[in-house]
Amino acid sequence: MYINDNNSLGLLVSENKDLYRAATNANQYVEVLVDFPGNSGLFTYRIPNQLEIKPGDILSVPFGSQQLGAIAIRLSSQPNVDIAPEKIRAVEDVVTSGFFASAYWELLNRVAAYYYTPLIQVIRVALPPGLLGRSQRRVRLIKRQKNQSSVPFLSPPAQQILQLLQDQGAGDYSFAYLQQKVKSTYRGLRELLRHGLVESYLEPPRTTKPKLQKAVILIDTIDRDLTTRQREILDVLRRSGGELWHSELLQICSTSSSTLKAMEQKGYIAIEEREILRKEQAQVLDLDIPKILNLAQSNALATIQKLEGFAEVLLHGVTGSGKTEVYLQAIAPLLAQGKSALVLVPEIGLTPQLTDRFRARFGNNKISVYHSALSDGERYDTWRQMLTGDPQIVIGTRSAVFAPLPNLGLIILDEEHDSSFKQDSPIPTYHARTVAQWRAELENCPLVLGSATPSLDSWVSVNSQQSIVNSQQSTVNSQQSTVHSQQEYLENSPPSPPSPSSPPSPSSPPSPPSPPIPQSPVPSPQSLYSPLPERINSRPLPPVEIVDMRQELQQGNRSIFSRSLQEALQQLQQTGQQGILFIHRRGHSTFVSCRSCGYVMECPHCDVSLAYHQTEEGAPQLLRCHYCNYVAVHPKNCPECSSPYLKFFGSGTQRVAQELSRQFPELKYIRFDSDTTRNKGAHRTLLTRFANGEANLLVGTQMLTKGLDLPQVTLVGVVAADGLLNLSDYRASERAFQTLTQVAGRAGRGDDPGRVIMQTYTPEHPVIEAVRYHDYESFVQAELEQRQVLNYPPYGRLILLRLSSFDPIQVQNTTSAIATVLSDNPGFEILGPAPASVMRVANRYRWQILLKFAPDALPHLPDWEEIRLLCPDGVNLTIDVDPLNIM
Ligand SMILES: Nc1ncnc2c1ncn2[C@@H]1O[C@H](COP(=O)(O)OP(=O)(O)OP(=O)(O)O)[C@@H](O)[C@H]1O
Ligand SMILES: [Zn+2]
Ligand SMILES: [Zn+2]
Repeated sequence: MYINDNNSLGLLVSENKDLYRAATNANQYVEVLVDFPGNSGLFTYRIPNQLEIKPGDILSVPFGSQQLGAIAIRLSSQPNVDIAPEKIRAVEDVVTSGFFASAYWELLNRVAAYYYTPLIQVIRVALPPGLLGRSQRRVRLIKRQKNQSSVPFLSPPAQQILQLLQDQGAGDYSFAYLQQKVKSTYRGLRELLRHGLVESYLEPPRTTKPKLQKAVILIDTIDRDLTTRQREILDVLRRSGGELWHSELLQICSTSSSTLKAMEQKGYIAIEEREILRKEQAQVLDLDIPKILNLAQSNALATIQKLEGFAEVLLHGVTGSGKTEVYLQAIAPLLAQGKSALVLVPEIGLTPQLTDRFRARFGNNKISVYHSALSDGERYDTWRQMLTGDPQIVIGTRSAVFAPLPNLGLIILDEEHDSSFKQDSPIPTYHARTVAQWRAELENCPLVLGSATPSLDSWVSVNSQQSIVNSQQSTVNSQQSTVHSQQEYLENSPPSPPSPSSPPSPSSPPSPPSPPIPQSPVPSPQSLYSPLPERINSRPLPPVEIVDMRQELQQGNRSIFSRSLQEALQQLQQTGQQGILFIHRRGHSTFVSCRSCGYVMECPHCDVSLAYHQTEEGAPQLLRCHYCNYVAVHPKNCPECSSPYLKFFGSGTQRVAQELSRQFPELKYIRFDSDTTRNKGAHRTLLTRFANGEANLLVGTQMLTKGLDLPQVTLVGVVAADGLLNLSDYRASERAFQTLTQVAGRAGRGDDPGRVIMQTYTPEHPVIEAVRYHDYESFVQAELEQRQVLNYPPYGRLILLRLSSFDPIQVQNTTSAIATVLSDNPGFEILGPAPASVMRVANRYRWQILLKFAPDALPHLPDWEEIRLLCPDGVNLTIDVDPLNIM
């Protein structure tokens, strides 16, 4: 995708003809995706003689009574529809040519095929919101040509258009307007385009208008008729590199707009509206210089830098081992080579700290942050900043895997084990790691997966290529792993997904393309293992003390804090040190029930209990549904028996916070959870306050576990590890191990040693044991054995069909019907149909079917379009490929 629009208003696309197979004359038809809500199918259009169309072009096509944006998918010599060729409508025009670079286009196609998602839905994830949908085609004068002396001979329509544009101040009209005013607009426009007098572009979505500012550009320095004053101004402009903001120049030269205007009229300067890109504003940080790497870090860096082209490196570094420093140093030389890097992180919560580190190293203007919490305008501008092709670093959450960076030199997935890289809904239900693997392959660049607790998938993926590497002795050996040649890889790599078939016509109802059988998600590239087995400065990992809460109770301690944790908290207060208190999940199990009759307050729309919420003492007591966000005021009396003993149970963040206030009134704490970090910038503010020592304790949920680097934290407390252990899902242990290890890893990262106190009712649980001894490998080995026996990922593959409907009977019947049809297909195991663990959410009843099969022996999967046909209107079917969240 190469867009050179540094100083233009919209998306102006330079043609890059080599990217696509040139259209041959035999191809008289094109199948297109139309950006129109609810239309995900392909439509066939005729290609008028004068147009040359290539896949990936953005077109404008007639659709009903409208003109819509569309994307050319593929060309054909035969109309793929059952209607008379003369009835097939013609493409109106090519709006932008070569919009998608071929590797990028292929990536989108692969995602669509693998996740059984219509291509247009994938395109919607990749493009900033509403780019196509609300875009409008416009035409404008090319400014520099304004004063051109030799105007070529033009036909009357071309002259008329030119005249209209020249008469209008900005020289810019919508195509629709020109069409109303001038006959044979197409012909005239094409002529003007050919002579380079005008350009055609897509107007940005209305909500995301570029922000403009006037700039002054030096055109001519040869003094013809300048006054002394004007001469001075010209000199200032020249010394500033020939360009300054209008306001700056006025200020520097203490001059007036009219002076500049006069100079513009004499042809010495041009005054233009320039776009200023809206980017997340960041404070200026002190520049940070590269640290001297320790041996393991140097080895890791060498491993990455030795790579040429596509390869995968698993950077397995214990918490606090300095992975980020390796990323920074791996990226630095790339920027110098004019390449860009993509850094994917799980959640916004940890981005401020990470982006600060990158900004401090590389400077603000090299870094863009891209995530869904940006405003549409910021998202749009950041996206365009990427398209400039300037070497840069994009840091973002999962959807940033589609960041349209040309010339990508490296992709990094930090905390690669984190399940927020997977999208559960809406479709495509992609995993950013899988997409990153494809992207690295297609762009031929390395992919670094970093984690202290690698996902079993990544672990198995590197180890399947080399004998299990023993992290104790492999610091140096790791680079000698099996190296597969690029050629060998290419021969083994899955064929690229063919373009979609089953084309509907503009008149017939479209059906989404039926993709081929998916290939195994993980290609087998050159996979390398690079361990960082020690913390920086050989600091020890913190000792983990396990407290058996059953014994606490037996010995008369009814507090949610064990005596050990109470002492430690007391100590914090005395020594002024800092700690983190981890609670599993916001408001988890803080249900409200009647102590007289046992009645439980439930959400009227979902089959879950309501959670108790009170933001501060004295604030209204609310009950909230965590599924649909239903809110009710806490009733005084039980709705069932009118008893006044309607109280909440459990240990959510609030409960813990209130208990802290009660037991340790002096202890200052900051709550860090999704209730307190809802506002933009809240993460940063709270963390800064904590880092500045405004509180002793940071109390929060999952958000705390990810990549926080606070050297002054010496204590980590886990209030109840059990909530994590007892989830009914095959990945529960893996997730629990990862979360607990990560949270423990926040302690003792600075000069003072750390300690971890983990409270649980099941101290004998193997996960607790593994966390206690920081023993990743034994845990993984035991866990993998179980997965293998049961044929769960990473050994088997899963596809989850999620069905939902307002009608409980209909969805259940549909699910059974689908299961029956599926059972005719040999080669996979069917689990279910079963109701989802929370059966009703926002009044929709949810059922599911899980398909399990061996990845090496791909079964003949059903034709999903036929399966979809089994769903009556009110039943929604989502196909979740490689689901992580099965409950
Ligand atoms: N070579 C080095 N010399 C000195 N300090 C270093 C070096 N490398 C990293 N550090 C510092 O060590 C600390 C921990 O590093 P970092 O946060 O990168 O670890 P990490 O492996 O990403 O940890 P986690 O996985 O727990 O988030 C940081 O404060 C970092 O600045
Ligand atoms: Zn009651
Ligand atoms: Zn609800």
